[in-house]
Amino acid sequence: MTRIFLIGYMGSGKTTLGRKLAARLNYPFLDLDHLLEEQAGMTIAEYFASFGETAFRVAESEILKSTAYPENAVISTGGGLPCFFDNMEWMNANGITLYINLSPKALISRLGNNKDDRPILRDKHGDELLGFITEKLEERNAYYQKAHIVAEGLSLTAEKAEALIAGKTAL
Ligand SMILES: Nc1ncnc2c1ncn2[C@@H]1O[C@H](COP(=O)(O)OP(=O)(O)OP(=O)(O)O)[C@@H](O)[C@H]1O
Ligand SMILES: O=C(O)C1=C[C@@H](O)[C@@H](O)[C@H](O)C1
Ligand SMILES: [Mg+2]
Repeated sequence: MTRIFLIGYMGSGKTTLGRKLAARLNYPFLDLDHLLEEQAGMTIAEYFASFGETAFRVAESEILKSTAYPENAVISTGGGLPCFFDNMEWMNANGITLYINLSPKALISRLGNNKDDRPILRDKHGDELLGFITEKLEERNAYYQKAHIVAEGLSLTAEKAEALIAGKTAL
């Protein structure tokens, strides 16, 4: 049984890498943000607007722990999920965790003009955005760095991720 949890800040490429890695390993792909949207019947931005962040954190933790995962799976997680409750410990106990590590500037470049569906970043621009991500990343690194694998995000490919994971387990 191999369940691979991809973690990292918004824009680090969890969904993009997750799809490619799942295709490469021939494993099903799950994205916990998408599962939450399906179950709630609304987008994450709408969820934040209707119920607030505190309710969102409870809901995403419940989805993490109650999903019936296939035996083998690649699972992309919400950017903040590892940093609330015991979610990081739960993922480490129930699978292999891989942190996609990128600098704030690289994250901003990847987010580009697509940050409108990320409610936490939506209203921030320029230096304010850079300062916010830098500060949050410092806080969140305390959790992200608990991952089984910390991967350098800029050069990370599905092939490299597969090799890193194979080094930790017999796939
Ligand atoms: N290896 C890469 N090289 C360059 N751009 C990338 C790479 N991986 C992802 N991107 C781009 O970065 C952006 C963010 O990627 P993605 O949506 O996969 O991130 P995410 O970690 O799932 O974000 P979120 O936490 O908000 O769901 C997308 O525009 C994607 O096309
Ligand atoms: O980093 C975060 O706090 C978030 C990341 C996204 O994946 C979503 O889970 C949501 O927009 C919150
Ligand atoms: Mg994503």
